[in-house]
Amino acid sequence: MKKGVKILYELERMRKEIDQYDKSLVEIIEKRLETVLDILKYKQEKGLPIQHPQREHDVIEKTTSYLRNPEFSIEIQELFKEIMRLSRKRQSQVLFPCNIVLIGFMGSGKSTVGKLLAQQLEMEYVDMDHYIQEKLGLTIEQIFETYGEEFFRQHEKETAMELGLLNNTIIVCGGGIILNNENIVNLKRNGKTILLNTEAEEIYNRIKDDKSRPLLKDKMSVDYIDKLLCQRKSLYLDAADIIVDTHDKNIDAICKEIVGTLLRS
Ligand SMILES: Nc1ncnc2c1ncn2[C@@H]1O[C@H](COP(=O)(O)OP(=O)(O)OP(=O)(O)O)[C@@H](O)[C@H]1O
Ligand SMILES: O=C(O)C1=C[C@@H](O)[C@@H](O)[C@H](O)C1
Ligand SMILES: [Mg+2]
Repeated sequence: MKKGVKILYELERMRKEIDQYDKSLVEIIEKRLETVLDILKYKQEKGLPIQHPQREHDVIEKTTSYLRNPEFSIEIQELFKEIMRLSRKRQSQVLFPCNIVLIGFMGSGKSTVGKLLAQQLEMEYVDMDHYIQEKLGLTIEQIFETYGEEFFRQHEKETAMELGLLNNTIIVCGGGIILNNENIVNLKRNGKTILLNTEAEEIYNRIKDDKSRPLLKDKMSVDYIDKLLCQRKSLYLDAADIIVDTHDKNIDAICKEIVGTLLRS
């Protein structure tokens, strides 16, 4: 046999070997995903917590210890992190097929909570203010300054209509989303609204040094925040499917409360 033909033959043989391993991997991963969904169903029936960060840590340790050649530890760790990320994503698609819509006053923590929730649940994430900023190529401050509040509210309304059509997404709203009930109707079509409830003093302490909110520009004080909050309070409460009090709670505790309440609802 010529040398070139022999090399091709060897390569073909090794590729066939890889194809066999891939086939076995797919069979095993399919079984693993099916079992993940069985566990999810079981946990739901028994009311057990869905997330178990320690378990993920244990799986990485255990799977790495099965290696005969420790040289591949990094690859196994990364592979299992990805497998577990995809399992979490699949679980959240089953648990939260609709959207989780965060509402609340400026500084109530919608963006911060939304990002962590999206990461924990492996859900898509859209921040309405950022979406509008990107679409118009301007900051919220520039939009208010150049075109006025009405123009911003019109874009907010169109965005609520558009994002309301999504699935399995964390939607973080602007603080004024409740000013037009049509926005809430559109967002609730395929979503549960979660109100992050916060008092004026706490809001002030969180955002007093941030100059990016046009409605609070040159008016940053506990009294002014309280006044605006009182004007909007009933709109927030009416729009909320679930209310989470954020007082003295850290972001992780707020995320846990949201997930727990949604699962029981
Ligand atoms: N539960 C909390 N405890 C302590 N700090 C918090 C909490 N939630 C948010 N913060 C802090 O408050 C600030 C404002 O939070 P964030 O930007 O998430 O609010 P927001 O609701 O998205 O506001 P906006 O409507 O203006 O976009 C951030 O610095 C954030 O780290
Ligand atoms: O509460 C509001 O009316 C606003 C809140 C922000 O998220 C931005 O949407 C904008 O600054 C207006
Ligand atoms: Mg925000």
